[in-house]
Order: sequence, then C-alpha cells, then structure tokens
Amino acid sequence: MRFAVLVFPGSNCDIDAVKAVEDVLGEPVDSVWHTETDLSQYDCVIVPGGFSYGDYLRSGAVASLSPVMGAVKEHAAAGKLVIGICNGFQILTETGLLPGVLRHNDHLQFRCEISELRVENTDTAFTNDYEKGQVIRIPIAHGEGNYFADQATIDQLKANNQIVFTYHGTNPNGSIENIAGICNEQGNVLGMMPHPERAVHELLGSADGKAMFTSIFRTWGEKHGA
Ligand SMILES: NC(=O)CC[C@H](N)C(=O)O
Repeated sequence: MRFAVLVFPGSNCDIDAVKAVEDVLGEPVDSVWHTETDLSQYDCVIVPGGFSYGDYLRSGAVASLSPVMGAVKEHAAAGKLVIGICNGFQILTETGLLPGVLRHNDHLQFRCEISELRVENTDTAFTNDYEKGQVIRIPIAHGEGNYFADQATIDQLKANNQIVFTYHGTNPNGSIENIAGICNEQGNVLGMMPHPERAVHELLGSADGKAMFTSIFRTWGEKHGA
C-alpha cells in the first residue's frame, strides 16, 4: 500500500505523518509537494496539519487552490482514501470534499492538549479497528477547530452516519454537536481536528492513534487481497 503525505508552504505535521506510517505500518510513503498534479500511484493521501500559507484569509483557504488539490479530488472521486488532519481537515472543507467549515475556537485561544474522543462510527475504512463508543486520547493543537454546518447539513451527516469522532467530556473549541471528525457520504474521505499521527507511541502520551493506521491498511488489504 502506497501513501502520499502532501506538503504545502507552512505544513508542519507532514514529517510526523510520514513517521507514523513508517512506524505503525512500515509501508512506502512519499512526501509530495503541493505543485504535483498526479497522485495516481497512491492508495491513500494524507493532508497533514500545519499553517499552510500562514492561515491567511482563512485556514486552508489558499491551500485549497493548490495544483495538487485537483489530483486529490480525482483520487477521492475514484474511491481511494483521503485523510485530512487538522489543517488538512480545514483544506478539505475549503476544497468542498467535506461539508461544513472550521471557524475560530469559540474562546479565541489556541488549544494544545490531549483531548478525549468518542469513536461514533467504526464502519469506515479509518476506524474499523476501534470499538464503537470507545473513548480514545488524541492530541489537539489548533486555533480554528470549531466545526460548523447548517442544520440541514447536520441532519444529513447524522442520517448518513458521517460523524466519525466527537469530543468526549470537554468540547475544546465550541464545535457544533461536539464534532471532532467527519467523513464524506461515500466514506472514503475523512477529516478530523485531532492528530492521530501524534499518538502512535506510549512515549508520546498515547498510542490510541495507531488503530487508525491499522484500520486503513486492513481495509485496503481486504479490498486488494493483500
Ligand atoms: N495543527 C494544525 O494543523 C493547526 C491548524 C490551524 N492552522 C489552526 O490553528 O487552526
């Protein structure tokens, strides 16, 4: 299975994502600069966290216009896997691959801490190694993680079981319905504010992010007979 981790000017979690794929799965992974227009050799694209283009205008707004995002749209339309983590989630909503927006945290402070998440949907390629309702510890680090969507969109997310993670206990940013992560209707594009790639060793404070990588690999393997 081949992974791409996109790199924009201002990305700062791309190397963590590369290391997580290498350490958890040992599968091939390339860093791919944002001017690339062909992602056809990859099975899973990770849009990492950071401050692409300095978060100018709105987080993710400028990066959503990068050449590589055309290729990400094609990759998603072909049913292949895309994960946006933190700034990556912001880029995916700005690109229109996921519904809703990420607004400034309701308290207007940057939050960098371990958060508790509840796994709401284990019927996705990204979460099937978790238990439904499992509470996991995954770090957050963002100033604009306040997920918002209008009521019709929220109703649709619920009806299609697209809410994948919610904050458990404390909501750190004011997200509507405590939403921490969602997927698209087809289930092959996931966006989440917390950072699973920073939680793959006990040494990092939690290894609860590992199951996301093993889920992806297992799902891909089942589909491709690997
Ligand atoms: N860690 C990140 O990806 C930061 C996300 C974003 N730039 C924010 O502060 O909201």
